Amino acid sequence: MTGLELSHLTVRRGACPVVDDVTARLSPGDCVGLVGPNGAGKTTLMRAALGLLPHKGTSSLARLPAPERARTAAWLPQTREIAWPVSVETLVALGRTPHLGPGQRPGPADRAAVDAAMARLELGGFATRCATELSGGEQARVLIARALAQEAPVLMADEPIAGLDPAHQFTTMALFARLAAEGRLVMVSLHDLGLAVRFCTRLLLMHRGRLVADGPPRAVLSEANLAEVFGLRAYLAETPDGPVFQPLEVVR
Ligand SMILES: Nc1ncnc2c1ncn2[C@@H]1O[C@H](COP(=O)(O)OP(=O)(O)OP(=O)(O)O)[C@@H](O)[C@H]1O
Repeated sequence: MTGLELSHLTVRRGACPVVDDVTARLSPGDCVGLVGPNGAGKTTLMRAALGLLPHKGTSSLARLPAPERARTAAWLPQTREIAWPVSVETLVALGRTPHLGPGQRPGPADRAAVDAAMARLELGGFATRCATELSGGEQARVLIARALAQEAPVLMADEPIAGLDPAHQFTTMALFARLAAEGRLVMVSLHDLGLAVRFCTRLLLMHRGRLVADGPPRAVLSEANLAEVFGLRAYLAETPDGPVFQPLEVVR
């Protein structure tokens, strides 16, 4: 089973470390929420972990040869750019590229993976629509489907629910939690701490490039961490409907 091991991962921009000596071992089955204020280093950490940025220290993913890495990790970047006016189905099928040899055409297994990914994102009715003509939130769901079609054991997503309507934010996080429960490692950065505490099995809290807390969501979102890192006082309680989180005031 594939996890992710980061050891003393450090990324410098000029003299300044924007990811500073991060060590963590993430396992299959974990739905890891990467949280922290704007500029904390979340995107930089994920890109370095994927081997997309020069770094010091090590990442087990970054060390893989590129073709193997593409079959191991699916990456949903924050910028959702769809470059060509292709159909939704065609775009989602691009997720199968790492599984195809040179010149090889997609087969029944590829077709099944594409159909399953589209069904999971409720995109059945969009198959023949032009991807560039969809709304921003619809495009986000198409790109998530492309990542799922890749059927990689590791899924890393940078703010995948930003810009989605509340119901789709909820269903997308529920889907990520299910994918993790099925045995994948899911790592997702997000600013919605309510959805993070509800759906993530573990939170990594970043502040000024450093990993300042790592553990169960309720423990990481302690009163002290919320005040120190986010400058917030918040209501966080277990209810019969699950955990509920609501910021109450800014305390800095
Ligand atoms: N190409 C770059 N050159 C210089 N500094 C950069 C570059 N990219 C990011 N940074 C800086 O690195 C720091 C971390 O940025 P990063 O995008 O990783 O933060 P983040 O936690 O993902 O933030 P957000 O929640 O706003 O997306 C920020 O201070 C940012 O300004």
